[in-house]
Amino acid sequence: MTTVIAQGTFDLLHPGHVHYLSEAASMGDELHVIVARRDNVTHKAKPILSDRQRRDLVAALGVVDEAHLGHREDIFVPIEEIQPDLIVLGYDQHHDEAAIESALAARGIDCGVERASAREPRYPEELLSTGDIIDRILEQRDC
Ligand SMILES: Cc1cc2nc3c(=O)[nH]c(=O)nc-3n(C[C@H](O)[C@H](O)[C@H](O)COP(=O)(O)O)c2cc1C
Ligand SMILES: Nc1ncnc2c1ncn2[C@@H]1O[C@H](COP(=O)(O)OP(=O)(O)OP(=O)(O)O)[C@@H](O)[C@H]1O
Repeated sequence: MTTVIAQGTFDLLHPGHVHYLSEAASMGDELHVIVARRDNVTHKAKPILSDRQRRDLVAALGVVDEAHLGHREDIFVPIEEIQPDLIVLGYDQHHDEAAIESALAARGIDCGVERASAREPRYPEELLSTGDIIDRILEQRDC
């Protein structure tokens, strides 16, 4: 039984999210997703949807076994609880693989770290980024 963890903000779900989670699910038998808390999203604009709504939507996807809201202070607490075999980082996530590997080793967690692939648009109007969806909304509503 291989347990895999994926993580992210997942605001306004789009096909790029589905691609990442499907790929992460294909790397093991059970996929757990950690949904970042709003307060911990500091490297870009805060999510529009609440923590609970983002978690519930991710949990409703067929490839996801369990979706968890992340820990408020220490991102390694859910990992210690879930005890995954593999953490799959998104293709553009700012987290550094080597830094995560050494933090896991320091806590005695035996877990691999891999990076997922990117999904490119399949047709010109396909939007594969939450930021791009928000820009489109602002543009089309003349905000
Ligand atoms: C291994 C790992 C574990 C994480 N665990 C948590 C967590 O427990 N709580 C949380 O709020 N965010 C957690 N995050 C999310 C990050 O803190 C960050 O907010 C996240 O990468 C969201 O940005 P993104 O959607 O651009 O990837 C985790 C990220 C990684 C890589
Ligand atoms: N087009 C895509 N192809 C593959 N993975 C994606 C794609 N878009 C997002 N992801 C992955 O989904 C996870 C969550 O992404 P996130 O919530 O940051 O969405 P986003 O659309 O990239 O947001 P933003 O536009 O605000 O940067 C990340 O691991 C990210 O790499």
